[in-house]
Amino acid sequence: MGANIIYGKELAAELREEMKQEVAELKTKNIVPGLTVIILGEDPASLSYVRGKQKASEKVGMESNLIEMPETTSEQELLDLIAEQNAEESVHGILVQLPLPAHISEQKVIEAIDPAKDVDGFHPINVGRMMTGQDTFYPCTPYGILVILKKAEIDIKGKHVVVVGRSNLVGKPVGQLLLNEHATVTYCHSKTPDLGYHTKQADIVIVAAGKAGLVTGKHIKEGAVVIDVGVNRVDGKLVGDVDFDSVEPIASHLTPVPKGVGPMTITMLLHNTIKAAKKIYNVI
Ligand SMILES: Nc1nc2c(c(=O)[nH]1)N[C@@H](CN(C=O)c1ccc(C(=O)N[C@@H](CCC(=O)O)C(=O)O)cc1)CN2
Repeated sequence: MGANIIYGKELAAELREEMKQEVAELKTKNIVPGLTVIILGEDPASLSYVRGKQKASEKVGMESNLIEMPETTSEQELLDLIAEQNAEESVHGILVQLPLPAHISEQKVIEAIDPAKDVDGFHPINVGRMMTGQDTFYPCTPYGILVILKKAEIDIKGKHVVVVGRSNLVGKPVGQLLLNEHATVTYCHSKTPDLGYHTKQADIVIVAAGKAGLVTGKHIKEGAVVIDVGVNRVDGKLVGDVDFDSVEPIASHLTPVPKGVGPMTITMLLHNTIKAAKKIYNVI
């Protein structure tokens, strides 16, 4: 029969409509959620993501401030800019687009952001809160995956989730969020021998490895849910880490690339920014 294709893009549009209403209500209380996005350099994909973030935040009625800096910006200049934004009252969320140029320590930059404004959920305080099951800012892509699974009414509790990939941005936090939902979580990565041995046992497979077509039909159990987080350009075409054509007849649910998980990343950033503003004004 073939998999149910889950379009995160449609869910993202629905959620953004709801956020528009929420921002309008906050405005009646003189609260305007404000987001600062900082980017260094001119990588075309990163520029397109940050412009997408700015456009999406303005569309829901938030204040948005995009700061574009040269690739040669020093670490200290960036840390000073973050300190200014930490102190700026109208700014409730701060995000530094990753990856950063090699001469800058990403960890130092992440730790410079006020945890109360860390709408990416990357600060160790927020990561620690997530790990201990507390309410906090969750990283946007993993959070988007959790929302996709919940909206599609996919059971998580007691299910075996195999995460392929162990990045701080996606792999590690998505496993943690699903563990918090009582899943049994296995992590696989580039040094895992026999990837298929593990993925074949999974009820839910989340692939965030950055390798086009890594997971194929032969890696998947009949009826499994497959979430593709890959964003790879092959011959100018955007493709995921999952070989769609061979997985689609086997999986029960499958997210496509594009229009699957990707659009939820920016949507959850908007959610986190609204949450940050509400927390600062104590309206949560
Ligand atoms: N500070 C951060 N940096 C990065 C993050 C992040 O969450 N915070 N994530 C990624 C990139 N990213 C957002 O920044 C992102 C990636 C993909 C999409 C998306 O909507 N993808 C579309 C396709 C877009 C295209 O055509 O290229 C899709 O999958 O349909 C949004 C945001 C790294 N850096």
